[in-house]
Amino acid sequence: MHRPTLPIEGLPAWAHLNDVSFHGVKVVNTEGKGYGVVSDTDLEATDDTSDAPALLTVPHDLVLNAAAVEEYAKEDKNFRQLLDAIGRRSTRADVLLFLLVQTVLASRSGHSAVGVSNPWTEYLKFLPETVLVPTLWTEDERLLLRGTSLEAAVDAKISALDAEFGLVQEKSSDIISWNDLLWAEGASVSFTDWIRLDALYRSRCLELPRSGESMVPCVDMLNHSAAPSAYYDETPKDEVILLPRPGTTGIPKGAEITISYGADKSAAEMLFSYGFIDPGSTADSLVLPLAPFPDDPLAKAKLVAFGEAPQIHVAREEEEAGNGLAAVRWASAFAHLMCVNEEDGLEFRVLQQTDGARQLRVFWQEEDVTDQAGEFEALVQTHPLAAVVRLRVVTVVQEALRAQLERLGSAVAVPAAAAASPQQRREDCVRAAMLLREIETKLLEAAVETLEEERSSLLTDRNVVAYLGLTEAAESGLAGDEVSNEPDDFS
Ligand SMILES: C[S@@+](CC[C@H](N)C(=O)[O-])C[C@H]1O[C@@H](n2cnc3c(N)ncnc32)[C@H](O)[C@@H]1O
Repeated sequence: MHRPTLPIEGLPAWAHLNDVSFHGVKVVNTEGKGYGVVSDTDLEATDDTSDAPALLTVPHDLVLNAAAVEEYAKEDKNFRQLLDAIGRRSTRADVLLFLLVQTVLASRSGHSAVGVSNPWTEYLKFLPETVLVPTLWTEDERLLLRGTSLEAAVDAKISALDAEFGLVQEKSSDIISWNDLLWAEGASVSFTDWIRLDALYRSRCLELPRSGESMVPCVDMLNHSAAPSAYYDETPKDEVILLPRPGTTGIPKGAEITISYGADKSAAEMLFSYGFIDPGSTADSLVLPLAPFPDDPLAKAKLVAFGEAPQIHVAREEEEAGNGLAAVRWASAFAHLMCVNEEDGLEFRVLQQTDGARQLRVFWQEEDVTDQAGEFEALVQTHPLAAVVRLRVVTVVQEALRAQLERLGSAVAVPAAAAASPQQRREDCVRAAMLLREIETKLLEAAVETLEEERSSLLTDRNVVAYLGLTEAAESGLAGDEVSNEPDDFS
């Protein structure tokens, strides 16, 4: 689908028409970051921003979120039909549907029997054509993510977008007027268009203190910085305003005004959502998927009872002032459930309820812990073999992180050697992927080391030594005189 664009020089006229006011700031093209907001005059330093004039004020009726889409549906009965058929699953899904319709309307101005134009129809024309988030990277560029925490996440996202697009296509095709507009008249909307809209939403939505997850025109022109000079807020009238940060030491004319997209986002999250990594302001953390043991007969029941995607979280703590040491923490609630079995006191029972429905219940040491399936780390604490279970968990997590490191290490050369046409990889994608690889390699190495320290310490624990001794004796008894020196298989 061709999305018409307008030069950014036209934005002040659109803003004037829609009661958006700029106060000493303007939107311009910035070096390497697309559009950005710069000061149009010397802005004075201020400690108290409560009486400072807002740099930007956006009326509430321009804020785009689930409530706004619902309002729009009241004015447009055709859109309401579409929203009834597909919408109301999440704010994101509703806004994406709205954006799809508005984009199609913008590309077919005046030729459609359905859809009502509104300020967003025109505003969308000011937005950049693409964002460098990995869902929009070429397959060749995505090879650069192999071994990073984004490898599985991006694949999963593309599959989810595919399913979502299929649903939109199927449900809207049943409505003749929408079938004509979206698919039949030149069959213009493609899967890539849907990925683009998702990327546009992800990279431009923000969390408003009162209105929640929303898109806000013009405020979405602000770039991110580790040392932001401004922040957004909502007034009692629900207008969205941009204010200088308290303590900002004046903003000279021409300087870029920035906000923070969130200080606790990891490099992978920044790349995934915004298409760039600012090493100065990313949390040193990552999240990896964790697969249950393939030969565990309880694996399926454990997954169902856990109820979430099993993961390992790794994060470097803030450096303690002065000592130069930043410890690495890890956590995996599923690994603790994964590492207990029937002989430890875990049991699954399928209970029939009074209405005939069957329900899976989890028992630990004869106690029903169905609601605590994610809390086995704590539940196991009082078990006589707590240290043994912990050793299994530490071993499992360490193995998973080692395997990831190996993939990360061996994959570095793969894309460069295997690429048929490396020159087609965009420089920004290569730079971001390499930075992510470097950040995640360092973090994984530190985590493996931390786990090794805990493992060594657990191997000297009295209960662990006794347990391993018994296991070894049992094994050597079964295997005749052979003595095993490999007490490390705790799976
Ligand atoms: C909310 S929009 C900001 C306006 C955007 N620059 C534009 O052209 O419309 C977010 C996008 O801006 C870009 N961006 C923001 N901050 C950046 C930064 N510090 N470095 C590089 N790109 C940045 C990224 O492409 C991001 O997805």
